[in-house]
Amino acid sequence: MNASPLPRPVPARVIDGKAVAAARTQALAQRVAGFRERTGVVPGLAVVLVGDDAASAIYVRRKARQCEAVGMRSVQHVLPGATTQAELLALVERLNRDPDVHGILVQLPLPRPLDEAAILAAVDPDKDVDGFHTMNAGRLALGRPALVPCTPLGCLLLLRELGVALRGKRALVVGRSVIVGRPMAQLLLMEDCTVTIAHRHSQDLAMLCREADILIVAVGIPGLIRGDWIRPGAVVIDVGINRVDDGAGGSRIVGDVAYDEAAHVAGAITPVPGGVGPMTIACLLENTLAAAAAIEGGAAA
Ligand SMILES: NC(=O)C1=CN([C@@H]2O[C@H](COP(=O)(O)OP(=O)(O)OC[C@H]3O[C@@H](n4cnc5c(N)ncnc54)[C@H](OP(=O)(O)O)[C@@H]3O)[C@@H](O)[C@H]2O)C=CC1
Ligand SMILES: Nc1nc(=O)c2c([nH]1)NC[C@@H]1CN(c3ccc(C(=O)N[C@@H](CCC(=O)O)C(=O)O)cc3)C=[N+]21
Repeated sequence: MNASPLPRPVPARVIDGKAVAAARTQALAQRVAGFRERTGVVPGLAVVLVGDDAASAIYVRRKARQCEAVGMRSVQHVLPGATTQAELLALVERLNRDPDVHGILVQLPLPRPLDEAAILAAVDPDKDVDGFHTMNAGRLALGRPALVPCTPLGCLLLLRELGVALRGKRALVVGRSVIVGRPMAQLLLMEDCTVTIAHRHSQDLAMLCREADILIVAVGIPGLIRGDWIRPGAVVIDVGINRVDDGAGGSRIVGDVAYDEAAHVAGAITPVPGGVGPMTIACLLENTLAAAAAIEGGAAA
């Protein structure tokens, strides 16, 4: 017998989000310099952090540092965990009126009992660099996007970077949050993908995954998506950020996809860390320049 050999699994292309983000950030610094020269305006981002969550504090500092590195101004407002709704609203309204502030980001989740939806609704839609305001979510849903949420935008830019044609492809978005899943689905629809959205109640998630040419996972469960759920050659974008025990008394960050399994089946895959996360921050900075340009009436390019 002379059985033909099974095709050897080809290792997936690893999508280096960190490198793509770094290149975009470098290009952005040039654009910011040009904008400052033309308008005399320094784009300003205000980041609001309520409470003392250590991970959020590190992340907010990272944003501020990168903001300054590209020549924009960044102001941080760190409020105590016991801040009231009225106090937080008053700060947002002050930032809405502040001509030096072009972008406002209220770090989520907010501690209880603060009303997240009411706070997000209070942000001036023109300064809403997270793209979470109803006005911006609505514009995106109508296919006329203005400020687009940073994480899904970062995922789309990574797909574009790969150079794969999106038109007509079957895309599955696992997760339907306002921050990631829903806007991600809207963006893929605008790219002419055939979009499916899965969530907690979806039946036979494995089968849905196996049909997807493009698989975007934003759930928050480490290793939820197994290697044999992935369509051979599919593009896998792992948004999940989960801190897990590293078995040596410490911890490490992993995504929602069982990476080692998936990397033998997928055509391309984002690592965690170093995939979507850095793109989120790069897009936040780009949104801030875009907001400043729209407010000041100058071109962002
Ligand atoms: N890399 C980055 O830049 C960012 C990473 N993240 C990370 O992405 C992940 C998701 O974040 P976020 O969208 O804010 O999370 P949310 O908790 O807001 O949403 C999670 C979604 O996953 C769905 N879900 C939960 N369990 C299952 C399941 N077993 N099967 C299918 N779907 C399920 C939920 O469904 P239902 O709606 O039915 O409850 C929900 O829609 C987290 O790990 C987060 O840390 C988030 C933002 C940015
Ligand atoms: N208003 C608001 N807007 C947000 O965009 C927002 C938010 N609130 N709350 C929290 C989530 C989470 N999020 C991340 C952004 C970057 C990384 C990131 O840079 N990750 C790196 C480092 C990971 C690590 O080592 O900690 C990486 O994946 O390589 C992660 C997570 C934005 N969020």
